[in-house]
Amino acid sequence: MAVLTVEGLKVRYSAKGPEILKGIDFEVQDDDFLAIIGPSGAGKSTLIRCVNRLVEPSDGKIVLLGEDVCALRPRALRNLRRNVGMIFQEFNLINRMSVMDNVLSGRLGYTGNMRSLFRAFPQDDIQLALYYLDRVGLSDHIDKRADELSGGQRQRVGIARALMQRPKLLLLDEPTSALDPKISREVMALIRDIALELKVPALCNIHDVQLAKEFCNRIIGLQDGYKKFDGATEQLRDADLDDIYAMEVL
Ligand SMILES: Nc1ncnc2c1ncn2[C@@H]1O[C@H](COP(=O)(O)OP(=O)(O)OP(=O)(O)O)[C@@H](O)[C@H]1O
Repeated sequence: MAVLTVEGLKVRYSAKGPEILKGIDFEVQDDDFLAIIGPSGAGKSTLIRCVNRLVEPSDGKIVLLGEDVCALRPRALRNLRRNVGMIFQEFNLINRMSVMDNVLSGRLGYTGNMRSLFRAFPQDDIQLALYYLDRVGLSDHIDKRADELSGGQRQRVGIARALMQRPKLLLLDEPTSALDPKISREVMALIRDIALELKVPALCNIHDVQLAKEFCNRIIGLQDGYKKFDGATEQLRDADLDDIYAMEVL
């Protein structure tokens, strides 16, 4: 079943600026771990950010969990965003706060005065945070400040925080590009395994083709705002990659 359907998606960041996405169609099924690959500037991050309207589309239709995303009014959009867990390249943690508090902040969605609320989390949320901290391998670090952790550990906090939303879709925006190759692999394996356990589909912007092929079941290739490939990972041939990356200037 499709969790997300995107049709004819176009984006311009300003009225007179260039068209960044030029009519993209695709679906995310409920068991997909779908990679978006393509050269720098192809529009991968823009595409991910349109799904929950962090970037406003200029044309096209996005249906997420049965809702027409572009038609939603602010309150309904906030509610929908709570169903979408995001994991970012730079982790987006609050450095001065503890690991536990960073994870609990996942319950707050996108608004709210975190400091004043920290002591008011229901016991269920605290139990859930402890569970996910254990699941991502950080049980021994819950009281540390976020900035005392390594990059890989920080991304594990980011994963646990996203899971606290009990998401129905995960959006991953270059989740490993700040990490070394070995840790990148561990983090991708962790995200894939948890997504499978929780039966949450994921849409992942990733420039490392090798990682995409290793961990994702489907791949979309973008080039200069156009979709060049959309298929099962095992269907991706070297010729497709040559096509997707044909315009990359090294
Ligand atoms: N906020 C913005 N305002 C104006 N232009 C933007 C903005 N964000 C991105 N762009 C432009 O949109 C194009 C696509 O950027 P985007 O970050 O989506 O590509 P990408 O494929 O994710 O690239 P990379 O792999 O380098 O992160 C680029 O030309 C970029 O300069």
